[in-house]
Amino acid sequence: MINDHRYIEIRGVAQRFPTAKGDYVALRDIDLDVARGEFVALIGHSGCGKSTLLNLLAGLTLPSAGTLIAAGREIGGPGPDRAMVFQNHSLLPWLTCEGNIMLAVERVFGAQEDRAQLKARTAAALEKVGLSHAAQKRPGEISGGMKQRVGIARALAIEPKVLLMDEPFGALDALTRATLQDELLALVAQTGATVVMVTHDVDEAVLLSDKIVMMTNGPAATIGEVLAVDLPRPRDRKTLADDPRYMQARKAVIDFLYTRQGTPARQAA
Ligand SMILES: Nc1ncnc2c1ncn2[C@@H]1O[C@H](COP(=O)(O)OP(=O)(O)OP(=O)(O)O)[C@@H](O)[C@H]1O
Repeated sequence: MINDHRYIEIRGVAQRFPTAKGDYVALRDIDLDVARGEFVALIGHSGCGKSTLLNLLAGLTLPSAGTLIAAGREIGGPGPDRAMVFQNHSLLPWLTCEGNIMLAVERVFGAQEDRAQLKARTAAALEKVGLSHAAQKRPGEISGGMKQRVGIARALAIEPKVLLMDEPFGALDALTRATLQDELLALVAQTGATVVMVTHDVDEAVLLSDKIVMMTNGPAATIGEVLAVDLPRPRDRKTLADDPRYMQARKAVIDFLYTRQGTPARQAA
């Protein structure tokens, strides 16, 4: 049965990787619930295991211990109920924007829909991210921001229950990044998607999230604290900049990251 309050349920998850020097414990004792329609940011210092946790949710890897459940089913591998957006867009360079999205759409809906329906889904996804005009262009012919938009369109086109994003805007300049954050806010409001997003950016986490999951430093990283971001939606970055609740949330994350966790380098010293 699907529980909306525990749409994603992570229980007692640990992840170890075999290395030449023995097992490396990347994650331990991860317990987390994500409600349906919730936007969760994972934040923490480099190497603390954010991508490792996202890969577990994507089903790209399986945990060494514990269980992960999404929409009532244990995650045992990748599936169309969960779509991933990567930092480096991961588009196929020889296909057009339309072709890249169509490939994913065909894989998920190809068995039950005809070509016209698949094309209509692809066109709708491109339109959602404002890229109808670039449908016939190849990734090498468009900007970094546009490539990330295509990646987001491709993920949304398969109508996933859960959208997983691994630093989707990390490689973009500040202005493009802000534009894409605003677009993502609007898309998430429109689709009611459940999102788990890895980010290094405190402002991005506060602007977008309902909940910020702050991770301790590795090795054997775990969840240090979960901050509920109590800001009304729709959110507008200009108004929020002066909102004391925004400042407070921002300060809480910065305190966690830089005072309580320090930097990994400083801890090691
Ligand atoms: N396949 C693997 N084999 C061995 N160690 C691994 C493997 N994958 C990840 N690790 C280690 O696990 C730890 C967590 O890695 P992960 O990529 O999840 O961190 P992260 O928080 O996403 O880092 P960043 O913010 O720099 O992207 C790191 O120390 C990394 O070296």
